[in-house]
Amino acid sequence: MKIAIAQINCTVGDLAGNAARIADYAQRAKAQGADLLLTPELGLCGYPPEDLLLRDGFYHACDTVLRELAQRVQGITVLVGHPHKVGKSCYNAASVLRDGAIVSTYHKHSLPNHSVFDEERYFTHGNEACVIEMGGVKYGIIICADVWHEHAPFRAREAGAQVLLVLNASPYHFDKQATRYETIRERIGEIGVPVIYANLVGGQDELVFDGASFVMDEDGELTHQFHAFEEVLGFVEMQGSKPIPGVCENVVKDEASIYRALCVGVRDYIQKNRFPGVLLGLSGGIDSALTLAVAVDALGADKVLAVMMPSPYTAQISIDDSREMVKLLGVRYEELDIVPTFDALQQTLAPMFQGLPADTTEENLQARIRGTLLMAISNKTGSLVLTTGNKSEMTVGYCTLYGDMAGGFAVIKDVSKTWVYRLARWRNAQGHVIPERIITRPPSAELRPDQTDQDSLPPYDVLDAIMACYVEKNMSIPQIVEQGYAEADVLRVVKLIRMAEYKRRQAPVGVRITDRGFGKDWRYPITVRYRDDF
Ligand SMILES: Nc1ncnc2c1ncn2[C@@H]1O[C@H](COP(=O)(O)OP(=O)(O)OC[C@H]2O[C@@H]([n+]3cccc(C(=O)O)c3)[C@H](O)[C@@H]2O)[C@@H](O)[C@H]1O
Ligand SMILES: Nc1ncnc2c1ncn2[C@@H]1O[C@H](COP(=O)(O)OP(=O)(O)OP(=O)(O)O)[C@@H](O)[C@H]1O
Ligand SMILES: NC(=O)CC[C@H](N)C(=O)O
Repeated sequence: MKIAIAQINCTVGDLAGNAARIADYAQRAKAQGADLLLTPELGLCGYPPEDLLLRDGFYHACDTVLRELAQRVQGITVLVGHPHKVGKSCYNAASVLRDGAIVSTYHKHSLPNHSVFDEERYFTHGNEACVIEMGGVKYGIIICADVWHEHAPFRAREAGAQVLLVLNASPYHFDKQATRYETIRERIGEIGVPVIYANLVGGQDELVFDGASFVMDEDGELTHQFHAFEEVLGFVEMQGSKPIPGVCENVVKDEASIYRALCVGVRDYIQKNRFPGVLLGLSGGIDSALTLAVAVDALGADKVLAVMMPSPYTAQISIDDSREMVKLLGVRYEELDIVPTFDALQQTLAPMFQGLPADTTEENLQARIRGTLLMAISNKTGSLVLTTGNKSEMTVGYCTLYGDMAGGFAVIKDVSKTWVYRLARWRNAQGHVIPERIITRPPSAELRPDQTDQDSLPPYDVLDAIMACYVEKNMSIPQIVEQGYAEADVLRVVKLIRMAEYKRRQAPVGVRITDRGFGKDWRYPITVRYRDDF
């Protein structure tokens, strides 16, 4: 018995395209002698389809495409994930396709409804096991969160399963694979059967699915590990109910995994939404430099335009370093002087602002001129503007609405400043693309003379640590102070977090790489009287 895993990149709503991809993998798996093909959770419609699942027409379309796909499946058994409506109940389902027919259908038991998941909003819980027999061995079929809880695996075991086949759409966040190993080992410890785990790969709005499908035997030992962040057709030879150890690739970790996630997130957002290319403002600072490197690695230099827009406060080294970086990467580059526009706007406003001191108003004007120019180029060329704000800035609101926040996709919005530096250094170690001075000079918004970020913010190592405690670990203020941070710093950061909610709500979507990003899994009210920072 040979089992194939289709670790495929599905596109939400592309029912015909996803079905064609599954049929192609089934054909290739059959040609290489596989008896069964395991595909990802909701692979037919892509994951997560969100409120498409509230539309009857969507279920009908999925049913039609599933039946057509079943007819194309001959000489191999294929497990396909799809939404399934029975009467008034909607299920997250997996069907067994064989010899032109749908021979059985499983309904997911455990519906995740935390962090980025909303499955209770759409689906009814299944309660039955689904076991198929092949080559004298009974295979239990379950779906993703099912294997994170006891119920469904126990039901499958009770129904005679000797091996679990798991269809997954498990999104990436930093170190997620270690958590998956731990969770699945715990399940195997309870039920004592091998687990064959097939995961989705690719980007879908803020989510990136890393693939990294794997197999563990009945003792929880890894027998197969497939690559992360790329499509894979993997094979697992079985001897009875035991997987025979096979391919064990290294899964990328640490900086490499975050960098790959950012690249896949950008690539799939741009390609799946059919943009011809991207552009961004290149300032000579670290954030736009890292964003540019990711964009080029994700899309190729020919798809990327960098625009330097000097103001009266732009240092010559910022221009020199930008010129050097675009040469290193071979991307198209323009310089647009914003001084005349800045002067013109200030002149227009002068009668109203007479006698008032210069403040953030003038700083924001510069950011907004740049945003306006980038959006104009986007409109004219059809390319999408990448914004360059990092998570530390998104945390405290250190960014300008309709200024540097103007754009379509926020590449590093879940990457703290500390990690921006780590990723920049890591990328340069793979091949020098970011001029060293961009990494070593103190960060500055260059919106007034001699400005540095530390004029208005606590040092980034302190800010990032407090942010991680409060945002990512949900810790209270006393708990954070206990970790050794000054109470004044903690109170200041928490207040800034609360006050920046309205900005985050207007920020573009961007890649989630932590287990709590500022997207689907951060839902705070903007209008709020509750305070924990006093
Ligand atoms: N609750 C709420 N709901 C809706 N809107 C709300 C609001 N509270 C304020 N506002 C409005 O928001 C506006 C203020 O926000 P905004 O105009 O963005 O400006 P603001 O936050 O006042 O200033 C931007 C800050 O970001 C810094 N910055 C800017 C650009 C780049 C960088 C960098 O280094 O990357 C840093 C800059 O130095 C300054 O400290 C006002 O119009 C105000 O009325
Ligand atoms: N002179 C400039 N030319 C082009 N774009 C700029 C310029 N200055 C700022 N920007 C754009 O606005 C964003 C915000 O930059 P700013 O310099 O204010 O702060 P930052 O967060 O330190 O970013 P960076 O590290 O990229 O400089 C930049 O990443 C860049 O996209
Ligand atoms: N799609 C799901 O059911 C995901 C569940 C699980 N918590 C995971 O991230 O892998």
